[in-house]
Amino acid sequence: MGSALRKLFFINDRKLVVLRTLRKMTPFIVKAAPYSLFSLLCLQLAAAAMPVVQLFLTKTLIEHVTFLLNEGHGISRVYEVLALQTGVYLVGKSLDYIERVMTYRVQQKLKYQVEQTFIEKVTRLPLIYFDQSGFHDQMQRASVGMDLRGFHLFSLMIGLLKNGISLLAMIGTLFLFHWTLSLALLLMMLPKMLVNMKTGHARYQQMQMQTPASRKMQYLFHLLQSREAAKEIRLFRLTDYLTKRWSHLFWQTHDEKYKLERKNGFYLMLTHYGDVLFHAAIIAWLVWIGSQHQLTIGDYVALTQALISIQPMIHTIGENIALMYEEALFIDELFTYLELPEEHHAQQTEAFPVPLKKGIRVQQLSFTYPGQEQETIKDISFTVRPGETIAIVGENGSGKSTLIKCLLGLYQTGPGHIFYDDVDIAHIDISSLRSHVSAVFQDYMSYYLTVRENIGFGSIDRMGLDADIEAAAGKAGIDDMVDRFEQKYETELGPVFHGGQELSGGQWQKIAIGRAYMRSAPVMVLDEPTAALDPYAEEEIYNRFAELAEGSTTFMVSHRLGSCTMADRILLLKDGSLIEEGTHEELLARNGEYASMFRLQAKWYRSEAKV
Ligand SMILES: Nc1ncnc2c1ncn2[C@@H]1O[C@H](COP(=O)(O)OP(=O)(O)OP(=O)(O)O)[C@@H](O)[C@H]1O
Repeated sequence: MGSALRKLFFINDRKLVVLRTLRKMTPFIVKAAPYSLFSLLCLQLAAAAMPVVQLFLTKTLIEHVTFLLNEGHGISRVYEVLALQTGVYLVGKSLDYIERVMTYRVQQKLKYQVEQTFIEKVTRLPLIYFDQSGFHDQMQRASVGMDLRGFHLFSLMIGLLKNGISLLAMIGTLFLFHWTLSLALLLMMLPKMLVNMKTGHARYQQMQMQTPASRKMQYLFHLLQSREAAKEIRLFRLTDYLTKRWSHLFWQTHDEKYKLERKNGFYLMLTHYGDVLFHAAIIAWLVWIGSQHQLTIGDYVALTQALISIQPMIHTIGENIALMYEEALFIDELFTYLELPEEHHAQQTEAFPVPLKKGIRVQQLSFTYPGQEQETIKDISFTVRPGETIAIVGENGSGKSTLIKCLLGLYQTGPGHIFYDDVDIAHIDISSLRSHVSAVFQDYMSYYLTVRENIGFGSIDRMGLDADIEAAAGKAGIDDMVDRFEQKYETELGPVFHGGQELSGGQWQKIAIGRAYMRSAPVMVLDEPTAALDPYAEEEIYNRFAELAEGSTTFMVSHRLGSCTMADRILLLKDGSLIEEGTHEELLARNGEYASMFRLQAKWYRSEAKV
């Protein structure tokens, strides 16, 4: 629509939201259920003709009955019309049934289509998004718009079409009787529509404002039921405190909603008053012209029936237009989310260089988390030869895990560069990069699925290969444990689902190590890989470290500085800067920060030895 036309009709971008979302939603709906949707449309159009046909048959029936009562014959015509009316009624009910069943199926298909797109999208978004509250708010709003709103928008539109056709036919009939009647009925629609549109917009604005509070409320609700928090909640007796916080947010948001609905309800009630008064006025007018002998009894009954059936039609049309607007505002949030820029960039076209010949070069790398003023990684430079094992150490919060995520390409860095051989990580194709790195994260995942899946996720293509799964389990030292399970690698893990086998923290960590070893990646990252392991398991992992790290360039983050002795080189971070770099012996000889941290830890082992 041209801007002059828009100005003329006072249409701003916000008001075009219905058209915009309909345009974007159409491919989803067409893809989900093209034939069913077309059939639904035809059914609705057929149903639209029903009220006018019924009106005509009622009028005919009354006239035949009047004739029969006055003249004493013509009963067969009455029965014919009655039979026809019953037939039309039965057809109408059958169409209702078919429409309900088809609607249900189309809804399911569309829900699947939208949810599938939603989850596919989330996996293509950069990891950094998940560190921003604004993204979680957007995701929450998108999920509000996700449910069945897309379908509702379309069914509202079809409903509008259906009711619009019926209404036009009715108004045409009334127009034949008196034009003022049809004009008045059209005007009746306006207040309800405006009130409903205002309500829809107010609800949407409220949802936007309340998103952070609603998310916090949901978080607390989930926390109170979660298995992970159950121990501490009981031990520290947090139930009352957390329940109070949840309850405060619940009533804060629900009181606001209540106020809004009370106000909306009041204005809607005023429009209903208007309807009732208008209806009474028209009946009074019909009675008056009836008293002037300008109406037959058939006309009178048909007109009052038309009025009775037009009222809900007008009500529904006004409501549908307003609801379409409300639904569109919510769906718009879903599309804002679906249009978020993804991880893949046009310049990321190069393949990961395998095998690494020159190694990894980190050049003046810096990284700042969104919304933070201070850099977390500050101007770091170092090089790693292919096959080297590098230990990254430093105090809590010094930036070790952040650096690891930059090296894995999970965060886009800047300024500075990371080169794999001579290829800038920023130019490496994401899937090529992902398939050549492997990691055990500090906060590794415990999947409540089978052992096979837990390990096989490390290389999904080889999940079905028993030999590979068993080899990875062997490297992680869990093969004996799995052999003791009745269902071996098909054992479900985690007690949350029926028959699930719970593991200890260390056993879960070994499973995560097994997952990392499923792929023979040229770059391997172990972020606190043995934090939960007992001394025997830790010893076993480190004893076999050379074998496990063979062929890979390995980065290992550990607070147990004893384990750094097996690294080729050590990087010491402090407040995001690289302050020391060298072999264990070199750093001890330098007598700097690393040496003092190492001696501090060694002291505890010496005093134990004295006992
Ligand atoms: N998502 C985030 N958004 C903002 N700041 C973050 C985020 N994640 C980490 N930080 C901050 O970055 C700094 C470095 O965190 P990082 O996790 O890299 O430290 P670390 O050296 O691995 O610590 P630890 O030894 O405790 O595991 C910390 O000050 C932390 O608060």
